Amino acid sequence: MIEIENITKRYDKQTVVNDVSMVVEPRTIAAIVGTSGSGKTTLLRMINRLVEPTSGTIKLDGVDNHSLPDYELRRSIGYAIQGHGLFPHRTVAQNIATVPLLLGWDRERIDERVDELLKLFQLDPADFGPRYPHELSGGQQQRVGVARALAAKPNVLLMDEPFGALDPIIRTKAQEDLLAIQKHFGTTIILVTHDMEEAVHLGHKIAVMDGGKLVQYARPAEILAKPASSFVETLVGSSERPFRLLSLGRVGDAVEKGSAEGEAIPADASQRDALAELLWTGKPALPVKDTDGKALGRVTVDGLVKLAARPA
Ligand SMILES: Nc1ncnc2c1ncn2[C@@H]1O[C@H](COP(=O)(O)OP(=O)(O)OP(=O)(O)O)[C@@H](O)[C@H]1O
Repeated sequence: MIEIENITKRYDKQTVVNDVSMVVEPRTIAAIVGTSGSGKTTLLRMINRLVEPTSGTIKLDGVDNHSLPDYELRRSIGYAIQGHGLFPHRTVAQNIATVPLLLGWDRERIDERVDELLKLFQLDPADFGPRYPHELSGGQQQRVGVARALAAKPNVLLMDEPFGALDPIIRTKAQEDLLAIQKHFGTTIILVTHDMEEAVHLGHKIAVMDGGKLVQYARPAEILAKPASSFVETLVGSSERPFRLLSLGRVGDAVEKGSAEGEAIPADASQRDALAELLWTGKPALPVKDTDGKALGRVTVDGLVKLAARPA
């Protein structure tokens, strides 16, 4: 759990983070969004003390982050940034092993961990472990950056625009990887992003920053349905709202009784994807199947349109 209490950062007369309080529950992802210069990175960096606050406290699992030396704190918190920051003269395996080595893990445990993480990120350890960062694609470097941040099994992972430089297809893949890994390890994650789509997709909660202030902190559905101010409404993008709402729901929750012709949609697909498929095929309904291929019923355009409307 991360508890941020009345945290403020001032540079001379400029207040860049202004009395922010928020709690990130264990094993959840909080996405921080906001305009450029709104204080997102500064807030994130006060958690691992790359930036010292002017006032306020931050507790990690109940412990004040000033109760131990900053280098020790940083070894216990994963940190992944845009551009991944890999050491160019160290191999992929050596990069991932950085923090476990500092923590004094034995060789065997480190090798096991490196292999485990590379496999988890779908990089063959024998092939990729000995390579240098410049021998990888941007997307692969990105995955190694996140693997390195996770190497010492941190309870907390801070991510600053980690997928910013990736093309849309690789970005989607990296997001799915992150969700899978977050479930697997139960890591608590704070993710800074410019991309509202990404925030809605990944965040259990979304924190909206404006001019150093936290203007709303709520679940994605609530941010979409009840933006706290016109600023949040603009950020959410009013023309995108119904589609973003649908992207939060699964087809399994929109199943209706009855049958339909055509290729079945999996129950775990998003409602947004189902609507896209319905519109594209020009059909009013399509069958829905579960992961075992069992027929569950159908999903209809009319049903989805109702779900995309502003919640009461
Ligand atoms: N070391 C510093 N000294 C003085 N001002 C700083 C310093 N670091 C950040 N700032 C200022 O603090 C404000 C917030 O910066 P920050 O990087 O936290 O914003 P951000 O929301 O992450 O922006 P972006 O989305 O553009 O990365 C900016 O106006 C920035 O110029």
